[in-house]
Formats: sequence, structure tokens, C-alpha cells
Amino acid sequence: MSFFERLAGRIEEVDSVVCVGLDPDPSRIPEHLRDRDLPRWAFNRRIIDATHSHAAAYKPNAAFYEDPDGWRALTETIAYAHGKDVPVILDAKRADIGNTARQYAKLVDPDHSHSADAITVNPYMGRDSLEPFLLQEGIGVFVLCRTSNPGGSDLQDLELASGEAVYERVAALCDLWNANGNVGLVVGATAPEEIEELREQVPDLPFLVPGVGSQGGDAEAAVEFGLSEGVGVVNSSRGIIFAGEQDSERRSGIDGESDDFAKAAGEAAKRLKKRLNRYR
Ligand SMILES: O=C(O)c1cc(=O)[nH]c(=O)n1[C@@H]1O[C@H](COP(=O)(O)O)[C@@H](O)[C@H]1O
Repeated sequence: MSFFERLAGRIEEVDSVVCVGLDPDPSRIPEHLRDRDLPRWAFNRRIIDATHSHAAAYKPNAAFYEDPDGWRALTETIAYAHGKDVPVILDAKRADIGNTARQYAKLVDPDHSHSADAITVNPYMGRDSLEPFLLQEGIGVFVLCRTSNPGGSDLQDLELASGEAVYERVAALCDLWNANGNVGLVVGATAPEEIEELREQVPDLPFLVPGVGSQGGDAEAAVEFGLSEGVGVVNSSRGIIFAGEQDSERRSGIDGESDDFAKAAGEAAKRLKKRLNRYR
């Protein structure tokens, strides 16, 4: 089964296009979990318990795990998400010369419960830098196209001699690179006009749309144009996992063991699901 078939099944099962971003900033993990063996794993496990029934996918960002304990926390997290039947997109934004990319491509393996099912990649180095990912039929490959950050326009909006913008060229290439039906685009919700344009340009590619929640992106455009035949996901990380920060800080000061932060995350995921479903 392809990654996008699996994602489509999960979207239908939970009636949700919410992707929960697992970006466990160590400085924001509740006090009472910080002396655990792997605080990020302890945190993520509680977040997954509270959010999985609203989650079409989880997206851990590798930046939050790139140290020895971090990789242990990440692999435990991925296996636990799989135990709840939720696909995992590793947000690693990788790509390199072929010899190196072949090693990066091992980060994703749908047959291994501790490995992610899909990955984000960077198109800057061109086709050969992505080939080891593209050749794996069973995985999802989300290519950065028009990112959500303020500097996303610095290079991606530049007009080429052909008249198209760089991000439009990326989308056109991704359409060509999609021989195995495993390619999607990353398009930020903070660029709603570009999402709309891209949906017209590449109707068959599902989008991963980050930037709603903390970055203030356009949830309606994210859903209206982010989905291809109903498949695609809208990511929120801090807006879900730290939704209860104020409450849990206050309460953990009282009993020191409160998991109210997870309950707040579950409620935030449910709220986002309902909000996004209004536009599906
Ligand atoms: O590839 C991504 O997921 C990504 C692309 C992009 O254009 N913008 C973007 O915010 N992201 C990631 O999506 C997540 C957004 O986090 P929040 O702003 O906390 O919801 C982070 O992990 C970002 O690194």
C-alpha cells in the first residue's frame, strides 16, 4: 500500500486532516517530566495518548531530537504512534549528493515500526539528491515548495527567465518526479494565494500544510486547496502540544504531577479538527 493510500485511510478513519507536530522543545516540557529517563519521550507519549483519535498523522521535527537521547526518544515516539495506527512524517528536510542521500533515505522505512513512513526533503540540490527517496515506492516524500516562514519569499518567489516563480518550477518538477505516486508538496498556510495557485497547477499532489496555529496561517485555504482528492494534512505543532502550557505550569506548581497539559493538547487537536472539517 502506498503512503498516500494509507494516509487516505487514516483520514477517513478519524475524519480528520490534522497533523500533530511533535516538536518537544526541552525547555517547555512540564517540570514533572524533566527528571524522566527520556523526558521528550515521556512528553510525546502523553501527547499521543491524548491526541491520536484526532490525528491523521504525526510529524516529529528532527531538529528536536538530534542528540543521542533525542534519537532514542524519537524512535520510541515513532513506534508508539504506529501502535496507535497513525502514520508518521519525519520532518527532516534532507537531501544531498546521491551517495549521502542514500544514507538519509534509510530514515524512512514503512516496514520498520521504529522508522517514519514519510519525510520532508529539500529540492535545492535537484533530482539526484532526492532520487533515493523517490525510488522507495512505499514512502511519502514531501518536497519543500513554498515555505511558511517570512523569508520563504526570498528565493522561492523569484521569477525565472521562463516567467514562472521558483516555487512553481519546484511544483512542476515534483509532478515529473512523481512516477511512483509518492510525492507531496510542503506549502505554508501563511501563503494562501500560492496554495490556491499550486492546487491548480498540480491537482494530483497532496500537500502538507504547516503554519496554522502559532504562525497564524489561513486554515480555510489550507484545507480548501491543500487536499488532493481529499488527501493531505494540515500541521500544527506548538498550538497543540503546548496548548495547556499556562494551565499545567500553574497546576504542576500545586501537585507537581499534573498531566493536564496532555488533556489540553487533546482538546486543541479536537478543536482544530472541527475547524478544519468545516472547510472539507
Ligand atoms: O516542513 C515543515 O513541516 C515546515 C515547513 C514550513 O514551511 N514551515 C514550517 O513551519 N514547517 C514545520 O512545521 C512545524 C510548525 O510548527 P508550529 O509553528 O509550532 O505549528 C515546525 O516543525 C516547522 O519546522
